[in-house]
Amino acid sequence: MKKILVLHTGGTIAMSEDSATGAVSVSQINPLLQQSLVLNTDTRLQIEDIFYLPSPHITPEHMLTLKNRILRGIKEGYDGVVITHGTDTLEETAYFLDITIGKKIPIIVTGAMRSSNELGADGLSNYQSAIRVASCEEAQGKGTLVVMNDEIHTARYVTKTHATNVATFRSPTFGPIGLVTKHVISFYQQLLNQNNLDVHSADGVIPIMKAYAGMGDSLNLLSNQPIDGLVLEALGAGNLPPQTLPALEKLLADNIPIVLVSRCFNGVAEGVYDYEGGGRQLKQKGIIFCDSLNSQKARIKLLVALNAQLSHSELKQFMMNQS
Ligand SMILES: NC(=O)C[C@H](N)C(=O)O
Repeated sequence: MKKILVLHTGGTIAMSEDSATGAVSVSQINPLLQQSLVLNTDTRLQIEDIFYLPSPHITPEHMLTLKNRILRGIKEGYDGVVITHGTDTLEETAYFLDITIGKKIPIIVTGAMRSSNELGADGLSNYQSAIRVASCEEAQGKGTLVVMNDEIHTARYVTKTHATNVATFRSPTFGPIGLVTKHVISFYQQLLNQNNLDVHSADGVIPIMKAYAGMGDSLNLLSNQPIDGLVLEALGAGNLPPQTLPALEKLLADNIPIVLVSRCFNGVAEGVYDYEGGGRQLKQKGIIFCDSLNSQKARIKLLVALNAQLSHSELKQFMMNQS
């Protein structure tokens, strides 16, 4: 028999729609607690309503609370964990759990794009699929996965790509690693090894700045507030307008880690171009290229690295490693 720890955190999956106004909001009681699932009788669920929040209200503090509950759950002997979560920041929570807990236990994160009483509500079926994946042998050793719309994605690569469509979660460049069908759970890709790093805090000011044509010296705005790190969503293969350089050089001189990803939906950033602001020169200046993460996940990774008190060279190594 599989013992699964279910942690509900809120989000649309736990909300309902007011049929008169169309407004979607949290209901008195989490609707997932009132609906019945079709499950293998060999699965026992321990269900906890750990938060009841829309996911834009989720912070790294909440992620830390989830992580600590899961680590306790491992000691309590659970075989897997299912987390229901709002979809807006689901990928950040999933990635945080992936890099802090690693592959100790399957952690399956799911949500819904339509609230519980809307036509075509997807919550219950996503929830059921997540429990099936958490209970299956093949999910062991794969870390945190996101199960939505019959697909299985890694926490590392998955991202929300559509504001409202139920097929919103995608893994650009790499694709899903598995499928949930009526009778089976199938995995089709082998995963990279990854480094994980447990932390006991998740503090720090780490803004994300997106590059755009004509951004000029707008990074100077950062000089008004002390920051602990910076994530840049650079252009193309990892380039920036030259007017951004003085602000970046000042931050580097102050030993503030600057991590760069591409703002492109597919592909990875690398130091190729040797012109002012080109990726090759940015890399030579000490900007850390973070391979194949999007900016919101690079930010979570940098937050974890800073809270683990890594030295500058360890931090660089950790950020550049494919985990
Ligand atoms: N579909 C959703 O769950 C979106 C909602 N705004 C949330 O993230 O809580």
